[in-house]
Amino acid sequence: MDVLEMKDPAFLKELDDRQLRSVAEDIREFLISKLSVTGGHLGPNLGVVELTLVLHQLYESPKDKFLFDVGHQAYVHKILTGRAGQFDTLRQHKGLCGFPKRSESIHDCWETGHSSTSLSGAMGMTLARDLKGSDEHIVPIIGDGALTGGMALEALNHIGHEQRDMTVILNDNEMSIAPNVGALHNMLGRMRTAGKYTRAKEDLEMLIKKVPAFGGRIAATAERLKDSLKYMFVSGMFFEELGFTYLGPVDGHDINDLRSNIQYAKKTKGPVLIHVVTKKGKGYAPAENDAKGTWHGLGPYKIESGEVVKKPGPPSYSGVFAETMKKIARTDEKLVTVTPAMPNGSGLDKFAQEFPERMFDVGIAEQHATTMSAGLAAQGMKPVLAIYSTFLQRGYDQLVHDVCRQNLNVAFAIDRAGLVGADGETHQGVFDISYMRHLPNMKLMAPKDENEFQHMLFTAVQHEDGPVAVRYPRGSGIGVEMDETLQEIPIGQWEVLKKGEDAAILAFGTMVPVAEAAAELLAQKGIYTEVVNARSIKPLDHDKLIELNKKQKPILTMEEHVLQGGFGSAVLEFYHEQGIHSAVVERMGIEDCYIEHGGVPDLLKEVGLTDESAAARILEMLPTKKQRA
Ligand SMILES: Cc1ncc(C[n+]2csc(CCOP(=O)(O)OP(=O)(O)O)c2C)c(N)n1
Ligand SMILES: CC(=O)[C@@H](O)[C@H](O)COP(=O)(O)O
Ligand SMILES: [Mg+2]
Repeated sequence: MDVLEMKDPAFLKELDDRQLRSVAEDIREFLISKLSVTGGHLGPNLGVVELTLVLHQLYESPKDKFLFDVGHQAYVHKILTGRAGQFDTLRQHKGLCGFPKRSESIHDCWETGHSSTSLSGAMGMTLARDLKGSDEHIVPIIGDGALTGGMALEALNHIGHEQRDMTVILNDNEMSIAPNVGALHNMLGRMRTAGKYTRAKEDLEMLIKKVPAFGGRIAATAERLKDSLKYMFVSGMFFEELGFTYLGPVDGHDINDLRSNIQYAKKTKGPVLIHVVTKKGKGYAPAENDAKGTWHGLGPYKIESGEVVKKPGPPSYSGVFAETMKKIARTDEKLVTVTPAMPNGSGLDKFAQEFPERMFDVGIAEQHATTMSAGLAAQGMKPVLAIYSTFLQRGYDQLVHDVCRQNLNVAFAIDRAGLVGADGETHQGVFDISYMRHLPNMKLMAPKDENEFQHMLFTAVQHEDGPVAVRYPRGSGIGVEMDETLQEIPIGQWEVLKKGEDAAILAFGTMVPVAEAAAELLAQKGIYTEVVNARSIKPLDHDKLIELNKKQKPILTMEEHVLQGGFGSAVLEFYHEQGIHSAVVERMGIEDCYIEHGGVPDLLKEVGLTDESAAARILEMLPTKKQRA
């Protein structure tokens, strides 16, 4: 069937299993072909083709609500709901979003991107349904990785308590991005191999019904026998103990098995959890045999060979991070690294090749990762928490309460800081300056390039007076010579890259090359602009700010971050606190809005963080006579 014809999922109700299997094949072929050009989350989506088909066949979306946890596995759902024709624009500027998007379709009832939110959202929708007296089904679909997120466990606890009708689909493919980790993962492994519990429970219930209850004694014994059966068949009936009816393990690629269990769940009162076992990357050998997690989310690839198209160029920041950690660890046995489920993306998988005993992947558990790092520091270790800017938002209270307040020596390697591009709104790392710089004891820096980055990391690890955060972008450096020996950078001291009498640009991190290019444009007009690598946001370089003001230079700050509470705000606050009201300061950054998906250059242009716009801003700030010169 031509996937482009799939406008409304209702068509699935007319299909028999053979036809459904044929549709599944067509969808797999479409995904493999389209994503070989656009890139995207191929592995997760190939794993949920049959599951998504049967869900849409048995439920009535959009009346019934599907909440896809993380949402990176919602491409099949998008195909079935009329968006196959947009896949050439997947994750591109103004194109199809890689996650559920309410503005895209009435079938997208819940937006995700960050992990482990589906169960809480579903509980809210369930309470609303019951309070309104409506009768829609609420169906969160959560992966085994997302289940390790603390929020998911908070929600399970409440859902089990409320005992309201809800069907949770646990999509267990044994993988997070990398192989999944943790005791929950091990428990699911035991459940996967324990065989069918559902039928044994039904057979026993049938038997109990047949046996005449002599005063209820036999029935009570049989009831206890049924309960002990659970433990015999399935180790640690975690979900049943939480008040769920547990169904599974179900073969997530067997349409019949899926259908019979989902139909059973629809008839069952109270919360049901269907443990669906799938294979990530199903139907495409390179993705199916992907032990590392390469095919979780990737760029373009060659279909025949499975070769991922790599762009040559400077080392990635994550790569420099890994190499620097190894360099330090070789002479500092106190260095230990932590990642919340992002070993590949952070580069710590490479660190672990040399120091397996000093890399801890805690699963999707940013709060735990942050406070555990505090615990490590409290006992004299030097923890480096590698965490994406957007995901550290999950650990804000732990940052305040456990790290900063106790002034513990935790180094935060804040990766994907700034615009990340294809992952869009939920992943842009554009709030971390605002949520960190106001915390007492916090220090915050960003490098102008990959060489300064390695020195900054070294500085953060060497620092012995509280937490230090180094924020750096997704992707590659700018291609500079890398020093052999690591050296400390004076925290709070900026670096003048270019002198100029007419104005000054204070650039932070990735904005430094943009500021230098703007200064070049202005020089062509006879305007000479000082360019400062404002590499430390907290503390600011107070002497430099005082000096700039004495020279009465108009100052433009530039940051790949929201303006509210960002670097520019810090400069304004400084002058105000010093009683200096003569400073002419303008700020360039991201306005008060969320930035959607797209290529970073397109997004930078959209938010006006370019050399031309910086040059234009400086021109506007100059006294008129200078402008006319
Ligand atoms: C709070 C948060 N931390 C980390 C991530 C990065 N991340 C995206 S998908 C994923 C793994 C999800 O595993 P699972 O839920 O099992 O889904 P699968 O890809 O296996 O289908 C992770 C860690 C995220 N999206 N949100
Ligand atoms: C869906 C999700 O959150 C992750 O897969 C994320 O997309 C990884 O981001 P990077 O590709 O920047 O590592
Ligand atoms: Mg998984």
